[in-house]
Amino acid sequence: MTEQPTARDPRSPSPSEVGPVLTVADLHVRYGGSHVLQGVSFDVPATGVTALLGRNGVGKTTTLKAIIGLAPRSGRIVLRGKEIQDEPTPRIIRAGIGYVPEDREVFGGLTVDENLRLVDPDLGVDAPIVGRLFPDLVARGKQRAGTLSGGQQQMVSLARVLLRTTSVLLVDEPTKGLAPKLVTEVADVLAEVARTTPILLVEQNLPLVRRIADTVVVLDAGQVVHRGGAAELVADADLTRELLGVSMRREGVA
Ligand SMILES: Nc1ncnc2c1ncn2[C@@H]1O[C@H](COP(=O)(O)OP(=O)(O)OP(=O)(O)O)[C@@H](O)[C@H]1O
Repeated sequence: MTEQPTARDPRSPSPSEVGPVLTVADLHVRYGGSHVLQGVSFDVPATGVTALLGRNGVGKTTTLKAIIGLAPRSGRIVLRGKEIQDEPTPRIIRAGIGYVPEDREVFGGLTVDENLRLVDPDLGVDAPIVGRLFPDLVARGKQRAGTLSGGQQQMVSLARVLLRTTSVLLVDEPTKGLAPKLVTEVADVLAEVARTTPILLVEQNLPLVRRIADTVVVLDAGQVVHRGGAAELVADADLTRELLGVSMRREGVA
């Protein structure tokens, strides 16, 4: 007898009943005399995209770096119920946090395939997830990564992280400096990735946030000043101006 698709098993928890994949509690970062994060606390839900927003220089990148141990910090960081704040960065990454930094950090002298084989020596561009999400990279497997466009390098950086099994992805301004068409492509990939892996996304492009983010966390003056739904925030021009100093940007995603 073939199994019919059924409604959700009533014994299994709904997404809203599942705890957060990541909890940041009372996070402080000091650079010399500058107290950049002053007790930042928020949860990243186990599904979808959480956008981390705030004005320039408010500490968004620092928050991501602090989570993976690349900024000097105190506070509690809990990944799937396990405290990780005392672990060194390689262990935090092995524990399941993927990090895509703002500057992409591809190896320009290596081919696309070689960049991916640094993580998956057996498959590189032949890995199924690369074929599914990044068909253009498969076609460009032999091209040196340094000759790719910014958007294509972003794809290499994302693909490299996705070759590892991750519980949550931290992605820092993936569309910065990209042409609108490439912004749309990167947004499509992130939306697809978020179907299976929760993402904490630093992003300044509000149309993109509205399109792919479910929840938002807004930083100001070293603290979280707003948490809520992404659509609600972006729809509220007064609130976005008050919190971010801007309302909806012109350069958008289709
Ligand atoms: N390594 C460092 N040493 C000293 N100060 C730093 C260092 N890294 C960041 N800062 C400072 O910490 C503050 C927060 O920087 P951060 O890059 O986290 O902000 P951001 O919100 O990501 O900014 P943007 O939106 O402009 O990218 C800034 O004032 C920055 O100058």
